[in-house]
Amino acid sequence: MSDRSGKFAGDDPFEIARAWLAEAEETEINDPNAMALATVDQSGLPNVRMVLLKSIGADSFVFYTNYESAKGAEIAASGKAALVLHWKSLRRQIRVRGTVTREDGPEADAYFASRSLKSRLGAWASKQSQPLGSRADLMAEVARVTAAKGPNPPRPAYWGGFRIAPVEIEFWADGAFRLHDRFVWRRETHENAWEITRLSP
Ligand SMILES: Cc1cc2nc3c(=O)[nH]c(=O)nc-3n(C[C@H](O)[C@H](O)[C@H](O)COP(=O)(O)O)c2cc1C
Ligand code: PXP
Repeated sequence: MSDRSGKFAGDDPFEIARAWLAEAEETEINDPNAMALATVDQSGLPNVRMVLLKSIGADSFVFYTNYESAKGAEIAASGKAALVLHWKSLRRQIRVRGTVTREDGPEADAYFASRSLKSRLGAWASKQSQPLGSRADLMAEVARVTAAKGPNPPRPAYWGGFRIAPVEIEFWADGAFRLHDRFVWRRETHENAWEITRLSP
């Protein structure tokens, strides 16, 4: 018997995540879709940085980045990642762990095309995570690609989405005196049904 209700109601964790994000969009001062993305490098050393969650699909969480960045190399090597969304205004968090595939088809093209021209040119100009001599070098590269790419630059092959397909999703909501509510959805593989468990705070 589960005593889940209210903000935890429903059996589809992606629907709950979408509902919580929609609430956060009303209450956060900026970037309600900001999430910390964790990966591990080849030696097993964890790495973490913020990225923006751009969609919650039927079975996945999608963000966009440079495939040749540190995170891109770490995901390519491990095929795995974790993320956490935290909303101070709601006092809630969502944690996700899973396997990662590239989203580099029409959805990525459409997302890239939706970005401002300057952001698209920035993606062309920046060798993300590589050493950079100076800000002036970066701006010179922006000027070069602006002249070279014209008003409608295509999506670079090295820039696109990553789709995290969870095997674990935990919803956490603040409770009085640290007696928080936690529910985790777990499945051994993506083919298995979810098992839902309440966890101690
Ligand atoms: C709020 C916030 C959102 C960010 N969103 C993204 C993003 O969606 N994609 C991205 O590539 N970098 C994003 N960044 C920059 C990353 O945190 C990071 O500096 C960059 O991706 C390089 O990370 P890496 O060297 O680990 O690959 C964001 C930074 C902040 C603070
Ligand atoms: C380098 C970089 N790429 C991509 C993004 C994703 O956001 P957007 O597509 O909205 O620019 C960000 C957000 O800060 C970013 O810093």
